[in-house]
Amino acid sequence: MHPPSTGGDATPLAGVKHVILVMSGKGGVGKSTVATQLALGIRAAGHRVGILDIDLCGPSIPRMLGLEGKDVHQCPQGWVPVYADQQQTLAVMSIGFLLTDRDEAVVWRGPKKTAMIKQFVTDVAWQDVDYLLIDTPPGTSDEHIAILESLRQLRCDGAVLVTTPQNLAVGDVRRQVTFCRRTGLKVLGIVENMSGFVCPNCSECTNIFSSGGGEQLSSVAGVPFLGRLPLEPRLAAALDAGAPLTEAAPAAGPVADAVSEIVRGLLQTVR
Ligand SMILES: Nc1ncnc2c1ncn2[C@@H]1O[C@H](COP(=O)(O)OP(=O)(O)OP(=O)(O)O)[C@@H](O)[C@H]1O
Ligand code: SF4
Repeated sequence: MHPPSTGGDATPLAGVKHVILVMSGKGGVGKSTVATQLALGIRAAGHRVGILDIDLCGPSIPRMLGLEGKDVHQCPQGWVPVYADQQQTLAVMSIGFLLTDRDEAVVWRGPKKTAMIKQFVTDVAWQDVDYLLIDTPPGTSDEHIAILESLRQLRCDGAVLVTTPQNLAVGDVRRQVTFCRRTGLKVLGIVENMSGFVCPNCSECTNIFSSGGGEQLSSVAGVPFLGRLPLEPRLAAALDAGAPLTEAAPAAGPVADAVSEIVRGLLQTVR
């Protein structure tokens, strides 16, 4: 790993207006995909966006945005995030930029993870970020406690919870809602991912799992339902390959429609 920062001398998150956590009850439901799509959708709505990837054991944001192998630099205020575009409207910070060995963070114990996350909150020199999305690991772990403790004195608008339509995943989100209530974290809404499959030939969207679980949970739990993101094989291929932003953020089609609806609802809540 790169040498630790000497510590930023600015107020933590000074350049950030809004902070949104992206959480999921279990792994593999597409939390990082949703975080990426939310970031690209909010950017398309004309805002400057940051993504802080605190999934220390499985950082996937650099790969999804084609930024693998990029380096972060130091400035007097701390770490300079990596920009995904020339206009510098999408800034990214991830453990993936700091580790020389990708497996290193996997063996870290709780206190080392906590220290790293605190450093991420205090030492990144975000510049004019309207919305900072924090991609968290699945479940409720050391990383969640650490980020909430670090943000307590600062500001956090709340959390977006990601689920898939099956009952099992929805049950995990129910536990996430309880976690948010206990820790005083506002639930901004639920996103149901992989909700229907977009046919690569005709773009028809067909439900393959039972559907509506996320919506039912949101009404039972009294939290907003932000929308559904379909399973789109071209999106998976683009994100897995680290394709250019134009492919990671389709301009039209079922994914584009879903993302703009979800973002519209989210930005009405957080402004
Ligand atoms: N809506 C979608 N359309 C197509 N592929 C998707 C979609 N959502 C997720 N995927 C694919 O599923 C896989 C897992 O997604 P992702 O890494 O976002 O999940 P995660 O919940 O963040 O995982 P982890 O638990 O490892 O943090 C990836 O290969 C991703 O491309
Ligand atoms: S029309 Fe139906 S079967 Fe034909 S390509 Fe589209 S989804 Fe597949």
